[in-house]
Amino acid sequence: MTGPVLEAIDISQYLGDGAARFQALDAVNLAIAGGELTLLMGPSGSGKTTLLSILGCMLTPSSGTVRVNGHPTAGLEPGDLARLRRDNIGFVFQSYHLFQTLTAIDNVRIALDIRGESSDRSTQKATEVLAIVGLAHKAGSYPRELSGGEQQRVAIARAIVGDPSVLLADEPTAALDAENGRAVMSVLARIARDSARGVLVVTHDPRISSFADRVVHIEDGRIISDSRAAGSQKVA
Ligand SMILES: Nc1ncnc2c1ncn2[C@@H]1O[C@H](COP(=O)(O)OP(=O)(O)OP(=O)(O)O)[C@@H](O)[C@H]1O
Repeated sequence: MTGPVLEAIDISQYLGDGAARFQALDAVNLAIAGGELTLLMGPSGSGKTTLLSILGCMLTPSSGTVRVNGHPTAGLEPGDLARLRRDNIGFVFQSYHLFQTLTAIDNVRIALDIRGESSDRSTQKATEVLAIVGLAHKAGSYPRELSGGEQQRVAIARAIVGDPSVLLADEPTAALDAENGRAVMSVLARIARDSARGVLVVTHDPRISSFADRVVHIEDGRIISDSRAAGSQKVA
């Protein structure tokens, strides 16, 4: 059995200075396994985004260790940290951050073009991941021609086209209606199960907990529960 794809070990985080100094995370331990969709839930201000930023190597913790595919991040030069992040971690945000002037396939391809992949290879891989998110037939559509849920699925395709071992999603369904939210969660759950990737989704949305293999609750910067979903929803 392989180890976790992403680990937070004894992470504490202080934000702000002086009288505004605030402990956002308090000795948090979380290991994300490949092949699973984990939900991170908790009230506003509980530390979810702070933890996601630390796991995504975008924020350096005040103390503790992050391991990406077993590699500790502490002490890495910025360039090495950026490479580790780029090669291992995909990001999905609440707003899709698509280029409005590019088609769906070009929005996906761009993630490979900037890594220097050949044009043919980029097109082939982008076509494959658009099929995974169920949008092969929309490859030539511009974002304005797509629903919010379809745009989010293009953003997911872009996040996985570089074949990361873990996908981090911050409130990916917050801007979507129930049906589109379910379609996005179904795609994320399938990506976790079919590809042995770890998927971590930060959400407020209790409607989507049925898609999870595991639900972690955080409050006041501490993990207060961590449970396996008994009957997580089957994905198409
Ligand atoms: N720069 C900062 N200085 C001081 N406190 C901060 C700073 N940034 C965030 N915080 C505080 O840290 C806490 C955790 O914030 P975080 O954004 O991680 O919470 P969250 O659970 O993601 O909230 P939400 O669900 O509202 O997005 C909050 O109480 C927030 O006010």
